[in-house]
Amino acid sequence: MSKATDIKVKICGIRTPAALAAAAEGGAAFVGFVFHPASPRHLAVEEARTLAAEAPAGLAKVGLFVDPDDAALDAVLSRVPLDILQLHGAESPARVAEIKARTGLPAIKALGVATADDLARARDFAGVADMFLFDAKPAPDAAVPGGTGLAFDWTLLAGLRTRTPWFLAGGLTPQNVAEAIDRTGARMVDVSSGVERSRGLKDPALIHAFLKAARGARAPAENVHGQ
Ligand SMILES: O=C(O)c1ccccc1N[C@@H]1O[C@H](COP(=O)(O)O)[C@@H](O)[C@H]1O
Repeated sequence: MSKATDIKVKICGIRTPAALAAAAEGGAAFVGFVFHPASPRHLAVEEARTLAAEAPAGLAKVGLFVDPDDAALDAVLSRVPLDILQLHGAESPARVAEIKARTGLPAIKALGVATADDLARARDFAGVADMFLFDAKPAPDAAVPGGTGLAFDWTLLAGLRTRTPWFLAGGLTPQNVAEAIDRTGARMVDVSSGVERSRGLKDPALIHAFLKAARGARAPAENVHGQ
C-alpha cells in the first residue's frame, strides 16, 4: 500500500482567491484554470493572471482548454504563467504533440470514458500525452464536455494498460473520493463540481474536506498494468 500522502489532488475550476487559498493550504498538487467560454468556471485572461500570481511555488497551475487553436493558446500563455495544459476536447495525438511543441508545456490529455473502447484510446496517445485524465464521457450534445459532476463505471479501469500517469475524474466528492481511490488504484484525482456549493462556485470548506478525504485514502502501491 502507498502512503496516504502519495495521492495527488487537482482542484479544477478555481475562480476566486479563497478557493485558491483553500487548495494551497489543504495540500493540493495542482489547480485548474478553465479557459472555455461555455463553462461556468471560465476565466478571462486577466482574472487568471491575477490568480496565478497568488499561487504559491510548488502548486502546479493547469490551464484547461477544449480544442484550442493557436491564437487561443497564445492569448492565454502570453499573460498567464501556466505549468501544464489540460486538453479536454477531441484533440488528436498529432494536435497534442503540436501544442506541446509550440508551447513547450507538458500536456494532460482528457479522455471521456463510457466503455472499454474509450479507455483503449489511451494507446493512441502513448508517448505524446504526459498524463491522462479519465472523466465521464459527455453526451454528444453536451453544452460543456466536462465538469458535469457525473461519474463513469470505475470497474472499466481494471482493463487499463498504460505506463502514463493518470488522474481519475468525474463526479468525485469528499464523500466518495476515498472509495474511488481504493477501488481504482488512482494515484491522482481531479474534482470540480464536488467541491462547489452551487454550479461554478467553489466552497473552501468542501475543498478542505475533499483534500483531507483523498489524502487519507489508501491506494494500491502500483496502478500501472502491462505496457
Ligand atoms: O470544469 C469545467 O467547467 C469543464 C469544462 C470543460 C471541460 C472540462 C471541465 N472540467 C473537467 O471535468 C472534470 C470533472 O468534473 P466534475 O468533478 O465531474 O465536475 C474536472 O475536474 C475538470 O478537469
